[in-house]
Amino acid sequence: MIHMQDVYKTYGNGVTALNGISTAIDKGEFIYIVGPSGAGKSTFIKLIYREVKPSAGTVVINDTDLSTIRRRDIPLLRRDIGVIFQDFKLLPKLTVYENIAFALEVIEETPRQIRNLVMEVLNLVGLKNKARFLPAELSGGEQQRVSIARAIVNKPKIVIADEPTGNLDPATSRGIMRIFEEISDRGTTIIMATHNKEIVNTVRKRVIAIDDGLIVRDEQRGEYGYEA
Ligand SMILES: Nc1ncnc2c1ncn2[C@@H]1O[C@H](COP(=O)(O)OP(=O)(O)OP(=O)(O)O)[C@@H](O)[C@H]1O
Repeated sequence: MIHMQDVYKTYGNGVTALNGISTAIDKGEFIYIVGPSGAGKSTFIKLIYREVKPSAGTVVINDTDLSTIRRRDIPLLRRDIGVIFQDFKLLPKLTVYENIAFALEVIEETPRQIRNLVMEVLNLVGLKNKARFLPAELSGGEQQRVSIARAIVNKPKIVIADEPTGNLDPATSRGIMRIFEEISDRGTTIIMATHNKEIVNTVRKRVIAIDDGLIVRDEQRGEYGYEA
């Protein structure tokens, strides 16, 4: 479902973030991307939803070649990809419900479908009773659960998370991981960049380690392998 072949990324300032990466990720896999700060993890993640364009090489997502994708086709690609960030990126003036519904309204669902889908994901992340709250009225863990709900409400085939537990304490992080596991159990492909050694070493999954722009390790049920 995701293929990268000899992918390089050099940013405008001359920094080379990825130095020839090849990998394949199948439908339904759950993958951690680990590595030191500045190794290229976020760049790897951003290639998948075409936030950055490769300087060379090919990135193919669900049979779409991102090197040649037309600009107007990028929104279509992104409908199949839910993205979750460390800092949640919720809209502060919208309620929990509205933050999630907003993601659906752009694809023109009916009001009844919107209500059903939003309540379904709020139920999954355990926040049905906070639908009318504003983001600022929630804890960090709750805000992250809203951002997960928003990312999955369109039932994307791929969920990408860049350091989703980076701002959360260990107990809250474990709760967030249980939600990711539920999403994974439904067959969704999950790719998560993380510095969370405890989680990688306890909730065992495939680990792709990136160092200095290269894949230096790729193991099923792998370990974190760095000092956190
Ligand atoms: N937009 C950008 N413009 C220029 N250089 C960038 C840009 N984004 C990242 N870089 C550089 O590319 C390299 C890889 O960055 P990247 O964010 O992919 O690393 P990372 O592994 O995600 O790091 P961290 O764990 O600290 O988030 C770094 O040297 C960084 O400074």
